Amino acid sequence: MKIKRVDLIINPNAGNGRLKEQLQQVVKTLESHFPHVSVHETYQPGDAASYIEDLDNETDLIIGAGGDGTVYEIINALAPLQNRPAFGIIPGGTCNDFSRALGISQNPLEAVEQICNQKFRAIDVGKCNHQYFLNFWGIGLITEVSTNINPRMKESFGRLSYYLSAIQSVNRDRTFKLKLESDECAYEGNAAMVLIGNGPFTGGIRAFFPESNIEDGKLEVLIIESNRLQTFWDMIRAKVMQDIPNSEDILYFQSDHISIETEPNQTIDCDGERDYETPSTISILPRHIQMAVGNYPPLQ
Ligand SMILES: Nc1ncnc2c1ncn2[C@@H]1O[C@H](COP(=O)(O)OP(=O)(O)OP(=O)(O)O)[C@@H](O)[C@H]1O
Repeated sequence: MKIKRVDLIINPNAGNGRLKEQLQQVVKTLESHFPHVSVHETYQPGDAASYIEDLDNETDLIIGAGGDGTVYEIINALAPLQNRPAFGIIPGGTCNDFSRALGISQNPLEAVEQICNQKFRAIDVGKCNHQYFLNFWGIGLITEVSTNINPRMKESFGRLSYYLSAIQSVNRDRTFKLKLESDECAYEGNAAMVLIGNGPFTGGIRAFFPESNIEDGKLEVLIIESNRLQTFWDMIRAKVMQDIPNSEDILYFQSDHISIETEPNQTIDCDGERDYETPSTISILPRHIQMAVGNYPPLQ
């Protein structure tokens, strides 16, 4: 792949403005490797998608500098395109989950150097109805976790705030009726959470799908039937022992096509964004986009 034109889309507010301080150095590094570099700052949600539309396929590489919200907006603008430019991430938010999956450094200046090395891999992209995701799709407990985090909590505790919020949310009896169908598994009954993963990181750590492979054309599916604290300890123990959770409340399998109905309809959390509700059909687009990788695959 010959990269001539690079477009950097930066959310200057991501990570409380930390990224903006490094912008000059980032651009300098890019300009020393690529002949044409343009910078687009976002001012509000939706700007990243508009910039990509305006580029009209006239670019070879889009670099998204920001948090998981910026990455989500960019993948949703790129994935439907016929001729997709490559995509690189400079992490600038709290968790930066997919950049971790790509082995990209959490230091923006190191990340830009890695992108300049031009090591690309064709990466799977998840699709749910008309939405795309790189990292995960979830309903139930996971949406409560992200709803309960307020900006002050995030500022004080960073990544840990996700897990503090999770602990607050378990043991509340909030299950729903779930009908899930796939070639590999069918399930009808109560559930507290369904999590469908592409990337191995959630909330900055390898929490639910530690072994997930982003090039295998498969999604990892996890159904948790009850909100019991014991179930979550079982999961954590399984992670430590590096095996599949062995609990009567947990169902785990891989699939490339899953359909989900719930009663009542559930808010969907897609890579941290909560814009839609079930029912949903979720699938994987194998090796759909070229992405810049660093130390890939990332170490355990
Ligand atoms: N200049 C801006 N001001 C306010 N919001 C913006 C701006 N640019 C983009 N946004 C929107 O802000 C949302 C959050 O941004 P992003 O995830 O990049 O940063 P963050 O919130 O610091 O990261 P994290 O969620 O990982 O903590 C995104 O949906 C994005 O579209």
